Amino acid sequence: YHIERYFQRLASYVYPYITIIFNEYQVDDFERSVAYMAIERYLSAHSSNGAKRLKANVLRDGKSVFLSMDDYEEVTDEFKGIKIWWSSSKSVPQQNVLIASREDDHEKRYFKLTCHRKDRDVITKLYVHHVIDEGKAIAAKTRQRWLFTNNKRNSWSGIIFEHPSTFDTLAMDPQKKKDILEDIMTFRNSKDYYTKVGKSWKRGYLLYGPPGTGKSSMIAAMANLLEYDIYDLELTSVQDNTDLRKLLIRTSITLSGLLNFIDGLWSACGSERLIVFTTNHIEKLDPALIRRGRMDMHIELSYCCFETFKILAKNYLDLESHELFATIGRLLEETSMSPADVAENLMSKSATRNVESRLNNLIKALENRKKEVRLKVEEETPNISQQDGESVQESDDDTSDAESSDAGTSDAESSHAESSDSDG
Ligand SMILES: Nc1ncnc2c1ncn2[C@@H]1O[C@H](COP(=O)(O)OP(=O)(O)OP(=O)(O)O)[C@@H](O)[C@H]1O
Repeated sequence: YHIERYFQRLASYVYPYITIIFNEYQVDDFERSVAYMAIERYLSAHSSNGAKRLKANVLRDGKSVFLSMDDYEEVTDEFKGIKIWWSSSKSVPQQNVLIASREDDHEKRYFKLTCHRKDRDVITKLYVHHVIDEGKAIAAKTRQRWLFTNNKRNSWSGIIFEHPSTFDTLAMDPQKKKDILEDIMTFRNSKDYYTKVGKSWKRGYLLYGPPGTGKSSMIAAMANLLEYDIYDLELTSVQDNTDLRKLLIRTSITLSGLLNFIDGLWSACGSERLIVFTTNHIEKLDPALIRRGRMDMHIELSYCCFETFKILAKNYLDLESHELFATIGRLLEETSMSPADVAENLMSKSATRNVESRLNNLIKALENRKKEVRLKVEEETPNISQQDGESVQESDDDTSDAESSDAGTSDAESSHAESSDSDG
């Protein structure tokens, strides 16, 4: 025993290093090891540039590539002042083995970490976790994301999700936006807290507001921020769900059927999920459906106000101020227009139109909208029309030089309303 200890001590004196092997495949596992893939990404981002021979890994979408070190390359890393050596190797199958086991019949790649024996604790307790967490985060950032929708056969079909909406491009009250962002970031960083209090790591938002106010854009912005996939479940098309089908045949979806369904949705989710419900008609929803616990935050997206307009002007015209802003601000207070329709009016239909003509386009659309609403009210209440005849005339004069440019807007609005005026 003493002699053995003596040789061990001598060996560690001569070679004071330890090595840790991370295999690409665990024994009996057909999936690549999560740790191996994370290390590959980590080294690719941090140290692989130092390698002489690199390997190109083309991602599933075929558009992006990341470089990792080739077999038998070696790179170094540093953590809290400690030096770490990484090498990539593979063990080649033995040709003379006649009956090979699964583990022996193909090349096995692995990463080898080498560090000084005295740093063992820091490396095993901190560094390895740091590498794997960071590698996973890098992979999540570059992975292709998906938008799934439920189809008639009650299964999911997916397309690649690429939506440009972000919280920067989202036009809404800045304070409200800040509150939502804070809530999402708190949720994102609260995994340990949710585990500690024994709650599942999920959060529910209810987005409500008229068509074209940015509900879908906000969901896309959330998914982009959190790097999530989206599962878009149209409740009106879940007839294939056995429970719901029964309810649907008898009546429309009953409240209790919907509640069961939503609760089922919550409990079916494993971890880290945001569930977002959208509706154009919050007033038609039963309070039980939207009580806290099912939906943690209620977010109203409303017609375009001046603050919202300023964000759209920045997005679409790259404009922070203009003398016509004051007129637009006043008109937005006097009439309602969705951000979708404001955006539509700001977008140039011909590339030659300058900023001023686009702003004027919007002003005319807003004036026409105001006039339409006024005429509608007057039609419904003839007395007001008689009393107010003079001022109506005035208003007509005001807009008499308006081009017919609002026609497109009205069409856009009515088609938008027709196509999307349904509860999500
Ligand atoms: N708040 C907003 N900020 C930025 N863009 C917006 C906003 N609202 C609408 N838009 C623009 O209008 C388009 C339509 O809006 P969006 O689909 O997000 O509205 P919605 O509220 O989901 O409508 P619906 O109730 O009809 O589903 C978006 O693609 C975007 O270009």
